[in-house]
Amino acid sequence: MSTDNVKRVVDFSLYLVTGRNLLPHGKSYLTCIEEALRGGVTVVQVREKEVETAEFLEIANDTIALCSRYNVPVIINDRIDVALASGAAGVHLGQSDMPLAIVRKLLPPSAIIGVSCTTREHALKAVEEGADYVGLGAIYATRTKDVSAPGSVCGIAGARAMLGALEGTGVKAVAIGGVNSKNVLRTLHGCVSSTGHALDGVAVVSDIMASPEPYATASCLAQTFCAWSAAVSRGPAAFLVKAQYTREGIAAAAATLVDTVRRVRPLVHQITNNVVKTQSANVTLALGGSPIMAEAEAEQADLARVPGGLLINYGTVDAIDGMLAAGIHANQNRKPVVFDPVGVGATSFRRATAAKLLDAWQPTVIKGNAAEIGALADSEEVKAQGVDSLGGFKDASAVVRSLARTHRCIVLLSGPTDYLSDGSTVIRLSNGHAILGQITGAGCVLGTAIATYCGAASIAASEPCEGSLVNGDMLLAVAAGTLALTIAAQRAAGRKEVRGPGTFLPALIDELAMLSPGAVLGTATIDVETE
Ligand SMILES: Cc1ncc(COP(=O)(O)OP(=O)(O)O)c(N)n1
Ligand SMILES: Cc1nc(C(=O)O)sc1CCOP(=O)(O)O
Repeated sequence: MSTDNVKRVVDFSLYLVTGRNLLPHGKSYLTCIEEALRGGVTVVQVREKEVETAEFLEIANDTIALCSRYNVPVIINDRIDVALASGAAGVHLGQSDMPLAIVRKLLPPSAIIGVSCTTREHALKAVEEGADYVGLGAIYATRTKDVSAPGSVCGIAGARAMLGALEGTGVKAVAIGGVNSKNVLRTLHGCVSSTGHALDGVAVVSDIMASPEPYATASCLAQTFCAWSAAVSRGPAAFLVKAQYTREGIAAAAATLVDTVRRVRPLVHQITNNVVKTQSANVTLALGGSPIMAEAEAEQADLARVPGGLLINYGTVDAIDGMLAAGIHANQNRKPVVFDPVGVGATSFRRATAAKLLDAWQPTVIKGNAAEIGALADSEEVKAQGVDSLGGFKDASAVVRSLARTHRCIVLLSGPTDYLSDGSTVIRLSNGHAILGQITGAGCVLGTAIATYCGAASIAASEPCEGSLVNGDMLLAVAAGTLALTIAAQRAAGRKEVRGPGTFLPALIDELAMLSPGAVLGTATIDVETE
């Protein structure tokens, strides 16, 4: 181990933890590591669980000799003696390994010491004890290590909480456990604290060690990290397209999107409740999209490859496996995901299901009524009655802004005035008609309209951004979808043949089909609040 007093600055962006048992047949350990180094691995941890000390030391020495040619530091898992004897850059400690304070005394001042953390308390303790970096995990289920004990998987939400505790401390953080080239962008995007503190890297074992092409896998992970960092460096709310929103600009964009939807005809994949399926498909068609209501888990990968939008409305809370798979595949294909957590505050089962879905995939938009948004925001202010809300928020703008920051997505609070935010700007839309409250599924078809517009906006986006989970300005798309539905509702309610909710519904479908950019421009009631 280097006896310098100066600690080297480590790039944690792509952290390879070794696992020789995972190597594909015919691939040698050092060949795999070298290919991974050429692909962009920036730190290597030697993790050996089943070897005697002499063999561990030999593997460590070989790994260090190879990595030094790429100027990449090597960390030793658990074993302080092996770290000292091999001259490795540092050690990685688990919660039940030797206490950090003692390890610090045993190792030279230049040693890099990392600690595994699963809870916020672990993270705070690691900071207090002077860790250089932490491994946050397990983020997802993994076959590489037994994480079946309760509390071993922290999930995206747990990692976010830990990152909040690390902000301003200088302690670096990597996410570990089930992270791979398919979910890395979603992981990086999701693991950002509500104040904007993000991961410094990702740690992977099987994705690289078991790959027949470690170079290609490491390159993909490294490039995704780079693209994401570039997107993040554009601002604290990097999940959004930073723009100065004005009333006129929003109305003009919404008007343009009316025609865009009809031109690009997005596939609007909906996993929605039984009460509103036909209605939702008709709304999609009337707007100019192409609906598909498909909920079997086995078909989600194929459907996600078709550009468009995905709506997950868990109204009757079935088809959960389909919902899990649909969102994961949509994220992998960078398709917008609109989540409508119907009645989330009504039962603990609904709350747990929402948490499970939100850990598995990243929503682009969360939409809900006051009770649903309140339940997700852990607010007691608005009570639920089944799937309906009783009352509203004193400061609705603050609620949507804060929830958007927590979940790194657009949040829409629907009601007589609709509030939507990307965590920074809040847009208030005041179109619509009271009769919407007399038909079933008015909120559900609003989700459909939003998924249709988000799908179209992502297809039509002129400036693809590789580091972002979705292309296009989703705040504008949500505003446009909301305006399309509420303005059509206003026009339908004003028709002379409409005498009540029964005659309103077909008139609404007609008005959606006839909606013109001019009607949106002339009718939209928009207010914008910037911070
Ligand atoms: C970067 C990183 N994070 C977490 C771990 C897990 O370490 P530990 O808790 O000591 O468990 P084992 O790896 O020893 O099974 C890690 N190794 N690296
Ligand atoms: C070594 C390790 N530590 C974990 C933790 O949660 O602390 S999960 C894990 C294994 C990660 O392997 P893979 O990238 O193959 O999922």
